This record gives sequence, structure tokens and C-alpha cells, in this order.
Amino acid sequence: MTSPATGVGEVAPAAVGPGPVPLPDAEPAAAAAPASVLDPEPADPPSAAEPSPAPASDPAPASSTPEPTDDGPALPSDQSPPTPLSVDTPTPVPAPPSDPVPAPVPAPPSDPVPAPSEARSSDQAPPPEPAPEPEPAPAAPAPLAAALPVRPVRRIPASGERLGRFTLAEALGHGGFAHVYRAVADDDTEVALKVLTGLHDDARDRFAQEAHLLERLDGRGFPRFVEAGLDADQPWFAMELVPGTTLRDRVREEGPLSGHEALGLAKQLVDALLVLQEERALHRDLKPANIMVDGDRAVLIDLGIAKVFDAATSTQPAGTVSYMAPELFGRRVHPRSDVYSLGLLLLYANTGTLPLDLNFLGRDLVPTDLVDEEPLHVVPDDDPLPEPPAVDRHLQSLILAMTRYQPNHRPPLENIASVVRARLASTTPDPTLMLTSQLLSDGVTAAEVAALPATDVLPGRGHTKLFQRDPDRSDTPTPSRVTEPWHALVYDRALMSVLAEVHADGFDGAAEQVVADHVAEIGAHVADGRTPAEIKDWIWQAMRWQVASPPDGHADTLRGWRAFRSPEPVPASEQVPARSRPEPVPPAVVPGSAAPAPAAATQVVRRLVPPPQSFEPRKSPVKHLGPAPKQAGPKQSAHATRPMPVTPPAVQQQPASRPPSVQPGIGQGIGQSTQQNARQRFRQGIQRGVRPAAQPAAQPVAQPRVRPAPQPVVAARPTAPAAAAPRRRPWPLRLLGALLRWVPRLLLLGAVYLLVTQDAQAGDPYLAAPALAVAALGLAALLRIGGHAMRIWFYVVSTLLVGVGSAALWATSSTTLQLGY
Ligand SMILES: Nc1ncnc2c1ncn2[C@@H]1O[C@H](COP(=O)(O)OP(=O)(O)OP(=O)(O)O)[C@@H](O)[C@H]1O
Repeated sequence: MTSPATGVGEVAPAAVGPGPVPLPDAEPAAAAAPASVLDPEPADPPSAAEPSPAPASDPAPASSTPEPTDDGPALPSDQSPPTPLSVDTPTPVPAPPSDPVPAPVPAPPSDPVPAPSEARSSDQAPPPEPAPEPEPAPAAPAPLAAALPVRPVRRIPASGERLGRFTLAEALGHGGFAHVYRAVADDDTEVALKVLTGLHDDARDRFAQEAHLLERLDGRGFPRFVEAGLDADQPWFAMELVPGTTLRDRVREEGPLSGHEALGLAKQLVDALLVLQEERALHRDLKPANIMVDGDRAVLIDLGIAKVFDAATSTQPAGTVSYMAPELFGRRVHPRSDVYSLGLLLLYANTGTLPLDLNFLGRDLVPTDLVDEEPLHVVPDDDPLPEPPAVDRHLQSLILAMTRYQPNHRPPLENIASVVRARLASTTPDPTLMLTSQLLSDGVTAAEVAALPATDVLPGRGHTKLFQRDPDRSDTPTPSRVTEPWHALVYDRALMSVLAEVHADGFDGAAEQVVADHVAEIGAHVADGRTPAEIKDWIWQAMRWQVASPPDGHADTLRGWRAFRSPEPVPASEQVPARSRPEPVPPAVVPGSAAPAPAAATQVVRRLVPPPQSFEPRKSPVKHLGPAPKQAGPKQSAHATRPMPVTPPAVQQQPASRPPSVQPGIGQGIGQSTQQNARQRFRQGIQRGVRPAAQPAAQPVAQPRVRPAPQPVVAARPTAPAAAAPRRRPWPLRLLGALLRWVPRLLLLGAVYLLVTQDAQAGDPYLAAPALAVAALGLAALLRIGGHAMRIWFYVVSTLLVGVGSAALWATSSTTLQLGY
């Protein structure tokens, strides 16, 4: 699924939890920062000089250290015989060792492992390197070692190791749960060998499923299956080594494909997906990094999260955010979910770019959605602004049909295949092929369709009715409003920055409170009636974060997280005076937000430069180290002082080409408005006691040149709902909110007062106190739904106590009366 550098928007499933440690980032600054989620393409892969994924050269200790795994202690190499796939053998899982001890680290090789491209260009396979000698791991400082939780990490094999009859050569890439190597068989044939390195609960099963599926696919559009060792302590399988490069790298290096080339690519991919469909499976992770291209041949790789389609729902959110079909965010897998991703993939192939938030629009796309008017790169002042990439008109209608919001409005693969073939043969395809019976039943007659030219676009209105063409109007209709504005919270970098921290530290329980506070701050209407818990769950799905657990001794609450983050106050001698405290450096670029402006005054940044990284779940070193504000070590302080993001001035002046509601951000608007609040929170509480990192003096930045937004384009965008306006609620409203939050407390106090003062003999009603308590609970619940931070559990417990107390009093007094006292 991923190449050496996990991409932005590629939230590797197994980068969560106790999976292997990803490659160290090339840029330290980038490494320190959480990053953008939805950029379509990953950061550039490391160069040959950079550490390779091969463990021997990977300085990440967790990656290179053979440690005990959940399947048992790691072995230096796997010599087990291959398993014939036709026989399903249950995998023995040895009990984990009771007392895991750090295992030796393979000695680093003297020469860096050659980069895949270098190795592939060579005709001769490099001679197998001798297995590295284990050497004792360097002793960690005692206090630090004690602070580190013991996490089982499956070892990552080194070049030169043998698996079955194969000798591993260089690493070709890795994802969250497996590493792929070029390997040489005893008979000198070359294969791509995939080794399981992730430690998810179901990693073994998923891995075996991938191998079995690959075998069944028999090389039709996928690498040919060769052999597997699934019973091994570290399972592996060998497959055809597909020459060439990924589509992502090809587009980056050689530019976008022409319309005809993209249609040729579409044909091969649709055929491959039809084969997959025959096997009743879905790929679920179609993206340019998962397509190998070699000349005109395209091969789909990485069936790691392919799902054999047996139900309408999935328990596991999966996919790469930028290319994910909207229904997958809600865990509803549909047989046409791959059709959606393929549509966006073709857009990327043909234009070399993918607008950031297409799958968050909540409606069918229109032609203007497909191009991003803002240039992707740094433009010197004197240069003319580059034209936005144009989509081939034949592809455009195809892409618009394939990316319809409702899965059953998308054409089936068979129809897409027919249209693509017709286009490649320069004949006119039947226009009804791009429609579905569902779409027709929603309001378009076959006659209407036949009246449209075959190459025409059939934009949807909302996602139910087709646009009825008005002969007097040539412009595109304005689509209906965005239906799910709260989805845009994922672009809110202030919120996402805190959530990424909370999650990285293992405090998922605190996240709900963070969301509740944030929504209450920016306006409850943004939540669109969703509860903080629902929003939090959705964000976890969208980011593919798995449930984490907090470090021992800390409650999984916001308070617990704060305590974890700042257990000790910073001594006065080390505190930086508030006024001289430097502004925090923007740590991350989240989708749609802008990157820091370059230093050179002659250049401006139009959008994300360099490509931002995704929030990689659970990569924060803080989860191991805990807050150490007093320790001045650069690594710790770099993370511990990770500040709330601040938009650099040059970037704030950028024109938004999308309305704020659908743009990365509710984003720009609310992101900015909440930035101050978030920063305030940052200073006041969330990172109390942590000093922000020093920041170099701000560089002078040129005013960005603003491309005047073409009016029709802006008009064609959805209008911003009220939720989008940058806002901080006016003080009377905030005061009213604070007063309202006091009402349930007062009601509860009244209930308790009644309870303790009521006098049975005076005939006081026993129901008054419970009634007041219930009213307090109800009001608190309403306020909570409205986005206020209320502790519902407190009201529930209090109501129960008042009820029980009243009942007890009533029982006592009636007994007393009956006895005649
Ligand atoms: N058959 C193959 N031939 C050549 N190169 C391959 C082959 N399979 C994978 N690769 C290379 O290895 C890289 C990683 O492969 P893949 O995406 O399958 O890894 P993964 O560990 O399954 O990813 P994830 O865990 O994210 O699902 C690819 O980007 C590609 O460069």
C-alpha cells in the first residue's frame, strides 16, 4: 500500500498501535510536525542516501531491534519451508514470553542498502549479503528505559536473510503492516517478497488472506503469486517482481498522462477490478502508490485491506483518505466503492493533482470541482501563473459518473469497461452506460439521456436528480449545499492538532471532551446535530486511528491527559517570561491549510509546499517519554512543545478558492477563529508547564500574488452555509451559555436541599426532590447535545442518589407513622 515514505492522506492502517516504526523522516522539521491528512500524494520518498527501509540501515530502534513479538520471540531468520496455499494450515501462535528482554540488534552494514531504483536498473542481482551479526543493543539510560512501555514489535528482516528458498536483497517499500523486498531464489529468479511486520490482532489473518487472494487472481491484473511461508514465525509470500515504478512516481517524474494514456490505464485497472469482482472481493485502497506501471502495462498491488465482499457493512474502516469513497467513512462498504477511488485515481493520472476535499463535498461532483485553480508549487514573482490542469473531456464525464456520491448511482464496472473500450477505439459509447437504473428512476429518462451528446457531462443536482439542461444556459448549475458540514472538522487544524496529540499519547477518552469544547467554542451548529462522541468516532474512522490506551496511572480523560502532559510545574528559573515567549511555530499543515511561506522574498506559496504529511497515528515519541518539560533534550522539547498551529501572515492572505464550509476548512475560517482560542487553551491548560520551542526570527515574506478567481467558477461552488463563517460567539451569547450551564446545577442543589429539609410529618411531597433532579438531568442532556461541556454522568448519579434518598425517607417516615410514633 505504501512506498518508502508513507504518504499524506495515506493513513497506513498499521502505523497505529504497536506496529513497526515508520521510516525516519528526511526533514527533521517535518518529522516533528503532525501533518496534513488529505493531500493526495505522499511526501517524496527518501533518496538512496537516506535510510532505507531495510532494517540494517534503519536507525529507528524499534524497527531494527528484533524484539519479542506477540507470536513469540523474534527469530534471526526464517528457514521454515514454504506452505502450499491450497492447504490451509492453522497458524501456531506461541505464547508471548513473560518477561520480554530487548533482543540484539543486527549490525549495520558497511554500505547503505541500494535504493530500489538503483538495484532494479542493474541486470545482475547483487550477491546476497551475509546475515548481519547480532550485537547487543546499546544500553539505554536507566530512567528512560524505565519510562518506556514494553511494546512488542515484529522484527524487520535485513537484506541477506533467507526466507524459504529466497535470499532477501534490498527493500522495495513498506506499509504499516508489511515490508516488501526484492529477493533472489536459489535458481536465480527474482521475486518481490512480502514479509509481515505489523502486529495487529488480525495481521496474520489479513496477510494470509492477501496471499490466498493473490493466488486466486492468478496474475490477471495483479502480480503473479509464487510461493508462501505462512506458517513461519514471520509469515511471508513471494510474488512476481513487477518492473517499473508506481503510478505516483511516474506522474511525479514524467508528468500527467495524456487522456488516451489515462484511458489505457483505466482499461487495465477496470479489467483487474472485474477479476477481483469475480472473486467477490474489493480492493478498498486504490491509489497511485498502489499501481505499478511498466511502459503501457499497469498492475494493481497491495491487497492488504482487500475485503471479500460478503456483507453490506465492514467493521474496519480502511482506505486512503484522499481516495476513499464517502460511504467508507461511515464503514459502509459498497461493491462500487472501488469505482469511486478509480475515478479519483484517473483524475490524478490525467492532471497530476487531486483537489483536496473532493470526497468531503457530500454531493456529486461538477466539472469545476475537478481542477484546483491554485498552483501547487512555488512560483517566482516574475513568472506567469501556471494554468490549472485540464481534464480530458472524455475522461471528465467518466470521472464525474464514477465519483457520484451515492454508490448505487455510480455505473458498474462492466459499463465503465465498455465506455473505455469505445473511447479507446474512437467510437461513441452508449451514453446510457454511465447511468444506472437508480439514477434513471430518480428523474432522467432514457430519451433525455439520448438527447445529450455522448461526451457530455451529466452533473447531478444534489445527489438525486440529474441536471436538466437548460438550452439558454451554458454554465454549470450550482450544486446543493454541503450536506455534512461537520465532516470539515477534519480539516480544522486547531482541533486536529490537539486530537492528534491526545491520540498519540493514548488518551482517546479525552478526545470526546476536546471535541465537545471545540464545537461549543466555534458554534454548536457546526456539529449539525451530531454528538461529540459521534464526531469523535467519525474522525477516528477517517484518520484510521485505532483505539489507544493511556499510560498506566493516568485516567483516560482530559484531566488525565493534562496531568500526563505536565506532571510537574516548570521551575520559575526555567520559565520564559510570557512577553518574551516566542510564538509557536506552525507544526503541521492539515488539509487545506497553508504551509509556511518560503524564506525567499521573491517566491510565494500557493498551496501546500512541500507536500504535507498525514497525521500519523501513534507516532508521537511523547507516548513513550511522557512530558519532560524540565529536561532540555532537543528531541523531547521538540515534541513536548509542539504548539498549536499558527497561520503565517503571508498565507493568511491567500484567497480561498472554495467556500469555507467545503474548503479545508470549515477550515480556514473556523480554523483561524479557533486558533486564538486553541492557542489560549494551549497556553492555559493543555500544555501547561511546557515551554514553546524557540523560533527563528520571522523571515520577510512577499505579498502573494493573487490570481483573481474566475467568477463563474466561484459561482459554481456550493455556497457557504452559515457554519462556515469565521466566528467567535459574541459575549452575550457566551454569557448566556455560561448561565444556562448553571441552571442544572442549581436545580440539583434545590433537589438536595428539598431532600434534606423535607419533613414527612408536615406532609411534604417526596416527589419534589427527584423531580427537580430529573429536570436537572434532562436540561444537562439537552445542553450536552447542544455542544456544551456537561458531565452527564454526574447528573445521572446525583439523580439516582436523590431518588434513592427520597425513597428511603419516605419508607422511614411511613413506617414511623404506621407505628404511631
Ligand atoms: N510485486 C511487486 N513488484 C515490485 N514492487 C512491489 C511489488 N509489490 C510491492 N512492491 C513495492 O513495495 C511497496 C510496498 O508494497 P505494498 O504497498 O504492497 O506494502 P504493504 O506493506 O502491503 O502496504 P500496507 O501495509 O500499507 O498495506 C510498493 O509501493 C512497491 O513499490
